[in-house]
Amino acid sequence: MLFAYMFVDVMSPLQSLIETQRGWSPDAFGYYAGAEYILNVFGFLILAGIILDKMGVRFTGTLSASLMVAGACIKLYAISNLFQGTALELWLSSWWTSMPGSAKLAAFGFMIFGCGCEMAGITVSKAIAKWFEGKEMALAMGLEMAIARIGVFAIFSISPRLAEWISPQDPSVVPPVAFCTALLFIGLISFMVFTVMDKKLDAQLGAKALANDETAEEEFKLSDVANIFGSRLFWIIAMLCVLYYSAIFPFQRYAANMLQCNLGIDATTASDIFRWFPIGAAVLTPALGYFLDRKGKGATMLILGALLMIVCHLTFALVLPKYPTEWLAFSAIVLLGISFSLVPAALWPSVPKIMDKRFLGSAYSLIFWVQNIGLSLFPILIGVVLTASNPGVTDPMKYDYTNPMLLFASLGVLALIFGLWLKTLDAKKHYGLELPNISDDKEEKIFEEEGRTQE
Ligand SMILES: NCCCC[C@H](N)C(=O)NCC(=O)O
Repeated sequence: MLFAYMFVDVMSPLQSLIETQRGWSPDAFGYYAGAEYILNVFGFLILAGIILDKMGVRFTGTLSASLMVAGACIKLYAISNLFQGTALELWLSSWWTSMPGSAKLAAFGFMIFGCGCEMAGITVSKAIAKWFEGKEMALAMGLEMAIARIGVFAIFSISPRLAEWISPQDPSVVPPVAFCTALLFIGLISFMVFTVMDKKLDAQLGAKALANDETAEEEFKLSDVANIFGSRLFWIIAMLCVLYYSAIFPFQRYAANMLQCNLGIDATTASDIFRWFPIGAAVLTPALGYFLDRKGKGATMLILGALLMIVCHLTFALVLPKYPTEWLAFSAIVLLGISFSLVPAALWPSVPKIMDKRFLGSAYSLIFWVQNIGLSLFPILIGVVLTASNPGVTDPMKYDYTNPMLLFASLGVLALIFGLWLKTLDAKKHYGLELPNISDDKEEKIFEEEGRTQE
């Protein structure tokens, strides 16, 4: 997941460079960014859930990592000089001319990659559930997300520097994308090593018992989909998820350019400010997972996270253009990082509390599916709003980001409403969203199992 998240954002700090180098307008960049989720939205993610439940973690993980490598190679070719001037490039550039041929092929590669990435996401969640069953699952999920966030931090630091690495006078998007493609290949090999370990775990647990468990509890059935879609709680969680994440991941794509435009700084300085967003989340998410395991307050964390996000996006929309200082941008970025720890740390471990255990695998895959609809549409919408709000602006350093940022803030307001609704329902119906995952006697048991005594 570390390398996957690095690949997702490798181009984010290079928006102005790809615009100058390959002629991608903001909406072409938006279409390219949204492409990651298109095939998932058109049903691949549901299929991925079926494949995962039928074929298991090892097969699905290897397949998803291979898809990521294949998609990355296509994207690398699309943005490289090798592709320029080929018959395919000329043909792709000849229709829908506002989207250059390189952007179309890169978007296609990103679609394949996106299938692998989301499939890997549900596979990793299932693998964590398997490896940490009855233990500190929220902490384990928090650590997994923290590692992914470190990837985003790393790529925002490395990408602009790699772009200038070969030729500082003539930077190029190719070295950073090539670097991340190589990392994905290493990721595939790492997953193959994990499959050997996972086989050993199965042998220890008794493969037969495990297989029976999986079939009994997690097999994807069409009737489960109907049950999940009929659940009001599923929709509240899914809406909160799609609204919140649509104001985070698409924002991440435009953040560096937004900071450049507001502060008049170069891409490297903008990335150096923005990279504290994922690193803040990386530090705090496992800590909050630990807190949630022991103290609870999941619904409150969701509300607080949405509130912080609204404050930050409003700051970027209304305050930063008037007071363009790096410390203000930095403070808002750090605050957004705190928000991005609160919501994921509380959201994903809350799902098992409100969904029947039998539906859990399908529930995660369907929440990802709803989320992917937002993640595919919002980068496009933001690109369109940005272009429409800046008629005649051709310099990628001169965009006015007020309207896109207000749109992100309004998503936060809607997410907050769903968070409040969830907390109210929880107070009435006692789903246990505010309760800890590990009760005192469970905790004692873990300590006993580990051969320690609790004071
Ligand atoms: N491709 C990056 C987006 C990942 C979306 C994924 N479905 C997800 O929600 N992951 C959990 C997280 O908090 O990153």
